[in-house]
Amino acid sequence: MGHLSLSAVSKIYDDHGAPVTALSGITLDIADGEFCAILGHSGCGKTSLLNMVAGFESPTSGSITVDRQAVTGPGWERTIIFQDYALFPWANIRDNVAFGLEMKGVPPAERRRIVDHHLSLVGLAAFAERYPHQLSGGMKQRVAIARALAVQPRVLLMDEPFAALDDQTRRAMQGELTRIWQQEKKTVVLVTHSIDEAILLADTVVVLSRHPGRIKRIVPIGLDRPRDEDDPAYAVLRKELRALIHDEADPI
Ligand SMILES: Nc1ncnc2c1ncn2[C@@H]1O[C@H](COP(=O)(O)OP(=O)(O)OP(=O)(O)O)[C@@H](O)[C@H]1O
Repeated sequence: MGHLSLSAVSKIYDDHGAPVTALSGITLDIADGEFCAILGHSGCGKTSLLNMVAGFESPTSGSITVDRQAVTGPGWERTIIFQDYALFPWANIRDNVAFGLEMKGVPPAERRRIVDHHLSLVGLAAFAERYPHQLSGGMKQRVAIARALAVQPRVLLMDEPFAALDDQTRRAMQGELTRIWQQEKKTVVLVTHSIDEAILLADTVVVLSRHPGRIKRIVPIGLDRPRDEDDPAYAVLRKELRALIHDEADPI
């Protein structure tokens, strides 16, 4: 299960007494097992949206539910992966992945089994005893994915997870994420400003406008995976998304 629903969600920040409307009237249904990308320029409210789904922030108005249960704060059924990995530098890879399970009170033998499964899933079984500083950026992000999945969330949230990686590693990680998602079939919400990343990964791309952030268009991708950038249908989608995003660029 992992049906995520946002109903008329708005977020207004107080910037030293002046209201800043980051998001307005976001209504969105993401089905169980769907991979949804939220695409938009910097400042359109992508992170605000993800933080509200994660339960780090509350909507100013509207509601968010997972499987009809209201989101009122952080919870294990929703885990988040950040651009900067957010690994614990003092803990080895095994203990990083085990962290949530330990917090949940999962007994040690079961914990070990789950951690081993997830380290294999992300291709890091041989690195369990290493520490984060001994790993490359791509490997650190694999650890973060394993840690987020180990607690068996219903919804996996990703905030520009590959933005800090070089081009080649980013491409490899996008392929890895597709493979892992096809195996685990979680509901995923991925925030990105990359049109290609959205087309390569998602079932559905939600394009946000800005000032304030509103849903401009929901674009179903509908291409077989793994996706081929040379496919003419890919080029059509890229053109459509480019036009939608271009409209939102700040005038220079
Ligand atoms: N805590 C806050 N207080 C005041 N304004 C905020 C706060 N957080 C975000 N904002 C404003 O809300 C708007 C949306 O910000 P948000 O970070 O959600 O956008 P974003 O699309 O994720 O941007 P980026 O891609 O640059 O991370 C921006 O105008 C931002 O300045």
